[in-house]
Order: sequence, then structure tokens, then C-alpha cells
Amino acid sequence: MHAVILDAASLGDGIDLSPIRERVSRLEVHDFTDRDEAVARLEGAEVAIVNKVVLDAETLAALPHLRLICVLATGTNNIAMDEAERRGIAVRNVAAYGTASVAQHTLMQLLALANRLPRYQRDVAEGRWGKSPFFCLMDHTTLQLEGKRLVIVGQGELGTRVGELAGAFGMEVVFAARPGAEQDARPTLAELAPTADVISLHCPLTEASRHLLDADLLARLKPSALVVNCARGGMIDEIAALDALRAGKLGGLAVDVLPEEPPRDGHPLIDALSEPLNLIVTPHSAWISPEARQRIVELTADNLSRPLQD
Ligand SMILES: NC(=O)c1ccc[n+]([C@@H]2O[C@H](COP(=O)([O-])OP(=O)(O)OC[C@H]3O[C@@H](n4cnc5c(N)ncnc54)[C@H](O)[C@@H]3O)[C@@H](O)[C@H]2O)c1
Ligand SMILES: O=C(O)[C@H](O)CO
Repeated sequence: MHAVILDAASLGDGIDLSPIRERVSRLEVHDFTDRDEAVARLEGAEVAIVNKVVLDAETLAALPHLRLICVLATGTNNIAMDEAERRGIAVRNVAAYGTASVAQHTLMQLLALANRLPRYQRDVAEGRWGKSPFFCLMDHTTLQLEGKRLVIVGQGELGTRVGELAGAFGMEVVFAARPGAEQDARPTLAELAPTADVISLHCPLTEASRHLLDADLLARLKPSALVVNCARGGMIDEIAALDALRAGKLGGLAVDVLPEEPPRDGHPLIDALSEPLNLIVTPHSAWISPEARQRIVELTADNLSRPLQD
């Protein structure tokens, strides 16, 4: 089996690729591949191994030998899934490789928003603590999580673990129905929105989840509500969320993901980090613990071992 890794550098340093190497007869490794280089690099290969390189319908159409795409991630939104299915190309992602890391990052964002870390860190850096008439600062009201309601979208690997960790803080955890699903007994996100103290997103980016939190849904939230997105950019209308934050109609916003990554042309949320807002932007780093990255390689090796008719 001839396999090509298109963006090995996205796994970072210190990762041992030998479990993958042992499963294929020939492995070509590229650190980075631009979208328009993908076809030439995959020519004749039966297996494409990618993290975030976009394999769109046109690219797949130009690769008649391709039989399997191994995604070095859980999210497969960079792959033209319908076209792959139509062409009989199997797509295998890695599930549950970094549950501990991503759930930890999500809780970190939730806790930091609840305790107004961006605001207090800035106050201290700007010398406001030293000028306080008493021993502390308390200009920004914090949210005690105990007894508050966390609404989670996506009751899979990550949503479930985040719910368990939030439960340890005494939060009431409620899972929203899957958007677009016809038979789902759970309440919809729109129904839950007015009661949510925190919303955390843990579902894939699809047409059903794009702009799930749009201006209308954001307007239904309590003005104190916190929103955390460690799933995919574009599931929140980030501009509408920023407007709500600036207008005091949203209590806090933390994102680990943006619609374009890396954000070569910047993004309004990044510009807004210079403003005194309860806002956190991390660089898609929830998954990056060394343990999780090595596990991706092991799970990809398993994916390469399974027969293709699977
Ligand atoms: N920031 C990061 O570093 C990072 C790391 C891993 C995963 N992710 C993202 O998190 C997502 C979830 O990961 P996971 O491991 O929990 O996946 P998972 O497949 O275990 O769970 C996803 C859940 O979402 C549900 N779902 C599917 N479409 C939905 C929709 N439109 N609305 C609501 N629910 C929907 C599924 O039924 C499933 O229960 C991934 O798709 C990926 O985009 C981000
Ligand atoms: O989907 C995933 O696994 C994360 O976004 C990291 O690539």
C-alpha cells in the first residue's frame, strides 16, 4: 500500500511515525502541502493521510487510485465526504485520541471566563490592583458554577467528558438536541438558550451546525451567559457574538477555533483581544498534548490495518 502524509508537521515535534510506517509498503512524508499541491503529491497513492489539508471534490476526482483517506483528527470537515463516498473512497478519522486534553482545555476556558480571568489579568498588568482602596479588586462579577446550568451541544466523546467534569463543579448539565434531527427527545438549543448559564459546543461542523449560535440565538441568551467553542470555527457567528459581548448582552466568549486557520488575514476576535472584554482566543491548541498527538499516530495505524470493505 502506497501512502502519503501531506501535513506531517501538524503533528508537531517528537512524534514517532513508525506505527504508521509499519502498516504500509511505501510512505511518503511531506511536512506541509498547499491545497493546489495535493493532487500532484497524491498521484498514484492508494492512501492519503491528512490532518487539515482540504481534499475537495475536484481533488478526489483527480485521484483514481485513492482508496482510503486517514484523517489525523476527529473533525473531517476538510474532506468532501459525500464525494468520497460516491467514489468508494473510505474515510477514517481518529476518535477519542485526546479526550482528556480537549476536555481539560474546555474546562480551562469555562473556568477562566467564569472567573473573569481576561479582565483581572489585564487590570493587574495595568497596575489597577496597586491603586485599589482595599485589598482586592472586584469590579467584574464572577460566576460561581455550582448550581448553574451548562448546555452542551454534541453528546459524544468530548461533550460527555466535559459534562462529567462540569458536574464535579456542581453544574447542572443538559444536552441539547441535534439540530436538524427529526426524532430527538432532547430539548432544542433554542428552547434551552434562555435558561443557559454556559453553552459549550462539541459537535462536528456540518451544514446543520454552521452558525448554530447566530444573532437570533445569541439574543435569546441571558446577558450573563458564557459561550465556549472548542469544536470548529463557524459554528458561532463570531461577529454577532463579538457585537453581543461589546454591548453587554453576552457575559463571555472563549474560542479555540476560527473559520479560517491559521487566520492569515487576522480575525475581528483577535483584534478585540486588545479591548477590555471577557474574551479568550486560543490557537486551536486544545488537542496538542504530546500524549494525544502520539495517540493519533497509533489510532491511524489501526485505521490502516482494518480491511477496506469494513
Ligand atoms: N479544538 C480541538 O482541538 C478539537 C479536538 C478534537 C475535536 N474537536 C472537534 O470536536 C468535535 C467533537 O468531537 P468528539 O470527539 O466529541 O466527536 P464525537 O463524534 O464523539 O461526538 C460528536 C457528537 O455530536 C453529535 N452531532 C453530530 N452532528 C451534530 C449537530 N449538528 N448538532 C449536535 N450534535 C451533533 C453526534 O451525534 C455526536 O454525539 C469534532 O468534530 C471536532 O470538530 C476539536
Ligand atoms: O478535530 C480534531 O481532532 C482537532 O481539531 C485537532 O485536529
